[in-house]
Amino acid sequence: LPRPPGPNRYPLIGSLLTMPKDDQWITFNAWSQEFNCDLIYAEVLTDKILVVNSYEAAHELLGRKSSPCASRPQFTMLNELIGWGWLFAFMPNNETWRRHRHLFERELNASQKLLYQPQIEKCVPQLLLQLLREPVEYVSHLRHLAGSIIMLITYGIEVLPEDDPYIATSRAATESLTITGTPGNFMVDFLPWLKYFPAWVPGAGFQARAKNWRGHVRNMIDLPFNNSKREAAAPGKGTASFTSICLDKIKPGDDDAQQEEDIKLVATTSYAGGSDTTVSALQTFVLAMLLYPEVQLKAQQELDALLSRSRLPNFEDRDDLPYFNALIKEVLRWEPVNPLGLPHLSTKECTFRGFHLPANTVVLPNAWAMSRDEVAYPESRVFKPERFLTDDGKPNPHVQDSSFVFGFGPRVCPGKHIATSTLWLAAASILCTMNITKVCSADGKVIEPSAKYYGSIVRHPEPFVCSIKPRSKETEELIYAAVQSTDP
Ligand code: HEM
Repeated sequence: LPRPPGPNRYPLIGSLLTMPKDDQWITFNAWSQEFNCDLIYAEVLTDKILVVNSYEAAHELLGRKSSPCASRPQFTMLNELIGWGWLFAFMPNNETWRRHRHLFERELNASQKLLYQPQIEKCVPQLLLQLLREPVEYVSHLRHLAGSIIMLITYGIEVLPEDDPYIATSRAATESLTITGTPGNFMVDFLPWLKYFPAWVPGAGFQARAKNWRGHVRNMIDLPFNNSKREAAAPGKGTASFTSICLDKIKPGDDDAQQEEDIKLVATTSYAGGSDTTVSALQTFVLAMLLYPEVQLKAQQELDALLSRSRLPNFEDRDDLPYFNALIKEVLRWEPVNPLGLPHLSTKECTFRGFHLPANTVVLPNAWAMSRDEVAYPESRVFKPERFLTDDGKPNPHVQDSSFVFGFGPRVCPGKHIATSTLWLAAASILCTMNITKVCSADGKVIEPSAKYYGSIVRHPEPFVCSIKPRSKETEELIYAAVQSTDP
C-alpha cells in the first residue's frame, strides 16, 4: 500500500528543505487541501512524520484505546539531557507511564471535583483583586492564577502573591519546554550522537544550557514535594492535596520509596502540563473579549440575569449559563493552545484508510486545521459562541465541540477538567465584575491588538494592551467581599 501524500522527498534528507520552519500547522493544512487528503506524510532525515488534519481521521486513528499510536517520540535534548523524560507526558507507552497516568486519573478525574473546584474558587478572587490594582500587568496575574491553582491542588501550598519561589523555579524549568519543544532549535535532536560531545567542544553549547535547565527541573520536582510532605506529616496541618492524599494511600510494606517517587513525579507533571496551557487559554479569552465587545456584552447580560450583580458566579451556576458555556468552548476552538497537540508515536506498522504507516512514525494531530474546518465551523476565523447553540439558545448537540484541543485516546489530556474549570470560573468572574476594552494612544487613536500568536508547542497571543476596569462601584465591592471571604 502507498504512504499518504506529502511534499517531495530526496535521498538522505527526505523533505528537509520543504518543511516549514514557522507556523507549520498552516502549511500542513494547505498541503492537505492541495493533495485533497486529510493525511500528510513526510520524511525528514531519519524521522517519519504523519500529520492528521481532520477531527474524523484523528479520532479514528488515535482515539481508540488500542490505538497503535499511543506512544511518544523521544527528543534527546528534552527527555535525556534536560531530564523531562521523567514526566509521564513525555514517556513512551510503557509500564511507568501507565502507573503514573493511573495515579493522576485516580485522584484528579472529573468526579473528584472536591479536590480542585474549591481550590479554584479560592484563587480566583485574588486574580480579580490583582486586576483591580494593577490591570496593566494582567498577563502576570493570569500566570499567577494558573500557577497558584495547580500548586494548591497538587501540593496544598498557598503561593505568595508576588515573587513566589516555587512559581519562579517552575517557570525557570518550564521555560525549557517552550524552547526545546520548537522543532529545529537543537541539532542534537536530529543527530543524537552529538549528546556525547562535552560542553567545551565548539558547537556543544547545548550541553551547558541543558545542565542549567536540569538543575531547575530537579528543584521543581523536589522542593514543593518535600515541603508538602512535611506539612502533610504534621498532625492537623496542611490542606488536602493530590500529594497528601496519595501519600496517605501508600500501603505499608509495599515499595514505599518507589511509590513516593511516583507521586513526586506525577505532581510535577501537573505543573508542567497545566500552567502555561491554561495561561494561553485565558489570554485568548481576554483577546476575544477585546475584539468582540458584542459577545462580551451578551455574556455579561446572561450573567447579570442570573446573579443580579449581587454575587460572583460559582460552579453550581454552570448549567444556567448556556451562552457563556458556548463562549468558553469558542475560546478553546478559536485559537487552539497546542496547534499540533503533543506528538504521538506509532509503535507498530499499520494500515489506515488504505495507506501504509510504518512503525516509529511521529503522528501530529493538527488541532489548528480541525479548528478551521469550514464544514464543522462555518466562518471559522470569526469568534462566534452562537455556533455551539441552537436558534433558541440551547447547547446544539449536532455541533462538534472543541474537546479535540485536549488530544485523543489513551493520551488525551487528563487535566482537561481542571483546565476548563479554571478557565470557566476565571472568565465568568472577570466578565461579572470588569469590562475589557481597547485603549487609546496619546494622540487619541484606538490601539488595535495584532491578534497574532507566537510559540509552537504552546502558543500565546503577541502582547497587547487593554483596559480592564470594574463595571461599577458595586462590582468592585463584590471583589473585596469575595477576597475577604476566601482569605479573612
Ligand atoms: C487549556 C489548557 C490545556 C490544554 C489546551 C491542554 C492540552 C493538552 C494536549 C493537547 C495534550 C496531549 C494529548 C494527546 O497527546 O493526545 C495534553 C496532555 C497532557 N496534559 Fe493537558 N492541556 C491543558 C491543561 C492541562 C492541565 C491543567 C493539566 C494538569 C493539571 C494538564 C496535564 C496534562 C498531562 C499530564 C498530559 C500528558 C498526558 C499523557 O501523555 O498521558 N493539562 N494536554
